[in-house]
Amino acid sequence: MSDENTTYAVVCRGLRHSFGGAVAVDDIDLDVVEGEIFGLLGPNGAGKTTTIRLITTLLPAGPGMVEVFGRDVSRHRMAVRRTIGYLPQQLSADGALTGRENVELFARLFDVPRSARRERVREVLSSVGLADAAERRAQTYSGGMIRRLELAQALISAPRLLILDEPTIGLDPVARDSVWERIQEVRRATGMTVLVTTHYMDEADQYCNRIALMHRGRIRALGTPADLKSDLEPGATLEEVFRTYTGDQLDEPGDDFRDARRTRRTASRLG
Ligand SMILES: Nc1ncnc2c1ncn2[C@@H]1O[C@H](COP(=O)(O)OP(=O)(O)OP(=O)(O)O)[C@@H](O)[C@H]1O
Repeated sequence: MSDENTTYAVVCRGLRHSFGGAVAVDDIDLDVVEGEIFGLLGPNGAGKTTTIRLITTLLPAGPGMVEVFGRDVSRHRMAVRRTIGYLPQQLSADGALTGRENVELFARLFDVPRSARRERVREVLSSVGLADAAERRAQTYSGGMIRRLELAQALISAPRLLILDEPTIGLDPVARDSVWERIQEVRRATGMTVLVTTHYMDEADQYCNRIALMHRGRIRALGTPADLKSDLEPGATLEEVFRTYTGDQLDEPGDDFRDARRTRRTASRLG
C-alpha cells in the first residue's frame, strides 16, 4: 500500500517498551496510511494499549521512533497531541452531567474557541446520533450511547487521527454496529485516519482496511483482512488466521476478570 505519494498518519520503527523487566512492546515497525481504518488485534496483554499510549505520547518515548503526520513524538509532543483524538478503554464520560455538558467540558479542555463552542458541540453530538439525548444526564444512557458520547468527546478537536482503544467492548451487537456506523460516517465526511484496537474479529474483518496481529509485544502478521485470510487458505476466517499467528486461544471479551471489571467499573461510575 505504499508508494512515494502515500502519506502516513503513523510511522513506528523499532518501537520498544518495558515495564520494569517485562517487555510489553518488542521492536515494532508499523505504518498507518492517512485515511485508512487500521486495526490492532491481539489477545489480552499482547501490547496493543502500550503501543497506542506510545503513539499518543501518554507514555514517554523510549527506544525506537514514532512519527505522527511526519512529526517525531518525542520532539513535538504537544503538536502531535493536537492532531489526535483518543478514546481510551476507561470511562471518560461523567454520569452526573448531560451529554451536552460532557462534550462542552472537552471543548474547553481542547481550547475550542468560545465563539465556536456551542455550534461545534451541537455538530459532534449530532454526528454521533445523540442530538435528541443531549440534555439528558449520561447516567440515563445505554452502554452504546455512552460510547458514542465518548466518541463525540474525542471528536471535539476535529482530530486528523482518531485512536480508539476497544471502542465496542462489552456492547451488544446492535450497539457495536451503531458505534461503527458513526465512526465510518465521520471518517467519510472528514477523511480522518482511524487506529483501533479490538478483540472482535468480525469487526476487524468488516470495518478495517488493514490489520496487524499482535502477540507478546510483536507484530505477527499484517495486511488486509482479505489477504490475511487468503494467504492462510481459501475460505479461512480471520479467527483462524488469528489462531495460526498467535498460537493462542482467542480471548472472548466479557469472559475474563479484566473485561468484567472494566464493564462493571463503567456501570458503577455512571450509576
Ligand atoms: N502500567 C503497567 N505496569 C506494568 N505492566 C504493565 C502495565 N501496563 C501494561 N503492562 C503489561 O504489559 C503487557 C502489555 O499490556 P497491554 O495493556 O499493552 O496489552 P493489551 O494488548 O492492550 O491487552 P488488553 O487487550 O488486555 O488491554 C502486559 O503483560 C501487561 O500486563
